[in-house]
Amino acid sequence: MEKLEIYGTLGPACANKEILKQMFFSGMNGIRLNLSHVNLTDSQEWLTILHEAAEEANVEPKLLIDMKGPELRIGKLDKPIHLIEGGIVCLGTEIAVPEQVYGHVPVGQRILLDDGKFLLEVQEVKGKNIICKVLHGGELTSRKSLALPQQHIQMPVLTPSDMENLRLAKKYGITGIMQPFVRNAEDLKALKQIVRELDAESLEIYAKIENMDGVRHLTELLPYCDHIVIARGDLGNAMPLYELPMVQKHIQDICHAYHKPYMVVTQMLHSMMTQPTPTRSEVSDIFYAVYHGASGIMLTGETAAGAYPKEAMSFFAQTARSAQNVLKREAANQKNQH
Ligand SMILES: Nc1ncnc2c1ncn2[C@@H]1O[C@H](COP(=O)(O)OP(=O)(O)O)[C@@H](O)[C@H]1O
Ligand SMILES: C=C(OP(=O)(O)O)C(=O)O
Repeated sequence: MEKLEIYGTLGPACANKEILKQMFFSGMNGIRLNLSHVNLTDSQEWLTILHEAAEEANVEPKLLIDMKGPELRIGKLDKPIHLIEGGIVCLGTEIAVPEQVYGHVPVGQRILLDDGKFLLEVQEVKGKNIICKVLHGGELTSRKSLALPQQHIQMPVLTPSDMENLRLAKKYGITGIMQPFVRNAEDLKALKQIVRELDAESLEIYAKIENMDGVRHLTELLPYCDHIVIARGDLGNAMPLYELPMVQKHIQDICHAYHKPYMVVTQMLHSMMTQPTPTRSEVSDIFYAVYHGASGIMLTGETAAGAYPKEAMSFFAQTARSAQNVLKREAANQKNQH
């Protein structure tokens, strides 16, 4: 059995040597840094703590950088904005949005923020003002994802800051790249070309499947990456949510058929953002991801910004181990029968 990769996401909630050490002791053997929120140079202190914690826990972790890539996000907010259901919010002025959004926001267009947690509907566009009605509200914080269902926006594979981060990757001990919104083989060929030019070819490539283009072109893009990531946060925005498990299964089936390692990620212990114990359905999700053959699993907000990063990692790794034990038992039984 291949070694299971168990990742946490580095963020303010766990950027502490003792917490990270506990997470490594629990079974974490990889960490992801989301460069949509920081650059490598800003993260120097966190990475030093991370390397020290890993050494003290005697773990040699994989260290992945998640690029900005072609992902759309709102800008930095000075303070959280409370979006009131039925109220009006102006994108482009109150909340900064990427320039590419203009031209893709007809009246009636739905806009999903923060992996679909918030839902807006465009009422009118006046110059730079995209006036929206809030359908699902709540407390919105900086740099959350923005999705425009049914709209196709051409974006470059990497941003200038991604290139700068890639240039520094080796110096910071990075082992792999998570490339967001991979749409087809061309995206990965372009990424590989840039990686070659920046002398960063030793980095493993994790292709995040986050929209239906990526799902449709999966078999053709497999040869150009080392791992597939079923990035359910954004992927869930691309379909009615009840179809997400079916699409996850479809991706898994293709990865199994082509012997491509794949990771299952996002909201695996979402309730532990605020609670010290998970729900029954969350532990089942983790168990079956591992039992069905995932090569890796990853916590995102739970360790980056949640209230219980240590406890979340402990539940995560223990549940994964219980699935691995069943797999070992089944393999041993099968061997005995032959
Ligand atoms: N390096 C970081 N610095 C500050 N905040 C971070 C960092 N990484 C993650 N976060 C916070 O944790 C949240 C969840 O992390 P993640 O799942 O990686 O982000 P997102 O859902 O925005 O893609 C982020 O939205 C952000 O508020
Ligand atoms: C992990 C994911 O990516 P991000 O954190 O960039 O939304 C996801 O969409 O599932």
